[in-house]
Amino acid sequence: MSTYRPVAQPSPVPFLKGHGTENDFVIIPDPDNAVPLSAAAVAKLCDRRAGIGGDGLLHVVRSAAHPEARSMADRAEWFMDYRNADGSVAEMCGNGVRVFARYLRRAGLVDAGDLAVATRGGVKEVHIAKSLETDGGTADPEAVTVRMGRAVLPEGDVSVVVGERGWPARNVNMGNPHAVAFVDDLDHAGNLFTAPPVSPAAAYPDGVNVEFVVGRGPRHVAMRVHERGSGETRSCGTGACAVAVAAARRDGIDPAVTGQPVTYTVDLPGGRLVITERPDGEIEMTGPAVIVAEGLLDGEWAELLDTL
Ligand SMILES: N[C@@H](CCC[C@H](N)C(=O)O)C(=O)O
Repeated sequence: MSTYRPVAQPSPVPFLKGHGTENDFVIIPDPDNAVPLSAAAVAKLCDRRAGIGGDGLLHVVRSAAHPEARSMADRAEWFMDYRNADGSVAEMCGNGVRVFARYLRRAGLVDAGDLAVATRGGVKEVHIAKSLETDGGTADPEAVTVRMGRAVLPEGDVSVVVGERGWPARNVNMGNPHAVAFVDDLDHAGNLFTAPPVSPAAAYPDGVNVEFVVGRGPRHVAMRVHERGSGETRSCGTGACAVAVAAARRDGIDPAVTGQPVTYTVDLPGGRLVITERPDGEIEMTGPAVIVAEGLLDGEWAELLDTL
């Protein structure tokens, strides 16, 4: 008589999908850092046809459970282990950290109001708007604000090329690297299917996010972005901050000199972000952060993550 032995099935892995100004993310809640997420697994999950689809992935881990975040655990309980769509790791994601905070709130893991999130770019202070009633009747209930830290503007000329055209660009580091080029028309950036070459390459040893900007009015700009590791996206929070700082300097405004904060409105294909730079250099970004779906990766996928 044959003995039936059930084959152990891998447990389904929970996921969510969210976006901030249409910069969209797969979210994998994994407090104990137990889900194997190789670069290949992340790329498969972010694939828009064969996977869930996203510009990147937010791996939600307790800081104490992640070797890269343990040193921040006393200041921030949760670590945003951010990955680009191609599986590469990035220091920081401005829209991602706002969506990350929205997830924590929705899951009941934090209260609305202020919280700290650990990232590879350091601990970021985030403010989740409370309801319209409790936030003085003025807050957008979808809005999340993040203190992004200070921009670093490395010396040296850089330039960006698309087809026959080239532009001087501003090198701005927001924890991750950016090249900001002011153009006459956002269509001049072309289709952005591939990364626009930036030179000198030595200015960006780890690759670069490239922003194209046009003026829309006083302290108001519009931009497109090609993201390192993700391609053209409909929004980039760190990119919008880099653009706001580059635009302010181009307009002759430096809050460290004037002693006054300056606010820029940045329009992106996926929505609007509002960026304030303070006299101490601290940059604050506000915009919507939304969770749109949640589900389970089925058993085969869960098994696949182990093998990739
Ligand atoms: N979309 C993000 C930036 C994500 C990281 C970037 N692609 C990089 O590699 O630096 C944002 O909202 O900031």
